Amino acid sequence: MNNSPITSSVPILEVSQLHVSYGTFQAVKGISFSVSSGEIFGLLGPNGAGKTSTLSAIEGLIKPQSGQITVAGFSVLEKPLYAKANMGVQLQSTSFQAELTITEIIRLYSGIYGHPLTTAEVNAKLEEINLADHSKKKFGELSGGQQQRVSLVISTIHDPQLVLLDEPTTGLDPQSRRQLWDRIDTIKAKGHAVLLTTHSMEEAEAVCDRIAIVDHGQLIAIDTPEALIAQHRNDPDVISVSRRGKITLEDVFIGLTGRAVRS
Ligand SMILES: Nc1ncnc2c1ncn2[C@@H]1O[C@H](COP(=O)(O)OP(=O)(O)OP(=O)(O)O)[C@@H](O)[C@H]1O
Repeated sequence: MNNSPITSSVPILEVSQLHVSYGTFQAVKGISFSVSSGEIFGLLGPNGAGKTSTLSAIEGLIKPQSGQITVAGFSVLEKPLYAKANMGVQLQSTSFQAELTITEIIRLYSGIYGHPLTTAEVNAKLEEINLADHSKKKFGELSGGQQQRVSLVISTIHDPQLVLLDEPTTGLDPQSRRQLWDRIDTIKAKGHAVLLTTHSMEEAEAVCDRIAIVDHGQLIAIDTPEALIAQHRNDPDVISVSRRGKITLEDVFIGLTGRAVRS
């Protein structure tokens, strides 16, 4: 799925020397990377590495201590409305009103995003995510995976150039996960960019064109999954954690970040 070439190298997202602190605790310590048009970029890291903090700074939810972030050329700090108009964020299911039907929710958010949808367009969106039969169900009555599908469709209503997905497939069954990967590929095919976080190395290998591994708030590796495996396949730390003789991305990840479970 990640074999197609990156068609263009126009940077949609640029993060430069990002520092995020909570009080005196430094969660992100000078992270820099860019994501290009038509690229699916994965941010990987152990629990507490600083992935969500990085995403939150890009989304403008937290103010970085220092650093620059631009989305489609607009500074998130100086032109937040322009930057936000060019990004789609998959909201957590708890962000939605459980008592509204999914039709009402999609209609509501399409208005909020400034792209009001007609009834036919809302129905088409529900068809797309195989929930047309549930159009009158309340959001709170959907399963976790169904709620996640609604959330993704809402995040892309305004056809943003950058889509941010924080662990988008957690809790999804294999069918729903494949469907979400297909939807991510569709976003890529339009020349848009996707930044996602995941703890699934299988997902990173299957979906991402490039990945960055973050640990203790710092970026410790960045490349294509294939190149990372090739670069580290002979590292003793990587070989020592490999389980079946074949070096995987997970072996490289654990080799680079260590076996210790994070607090
Ligand atoms: N609001 C906050 N106040 C204080 N510390 C915070 C806050 N949010 C995050 N942190 C801390 O910052 C660090 C980075 O957290 P962050 O949520 O960015 O990690 P993550 O890589 O997304 O982890 P996970 O994989 O567990 O979701 C952690 O040590 C966390 O405890």
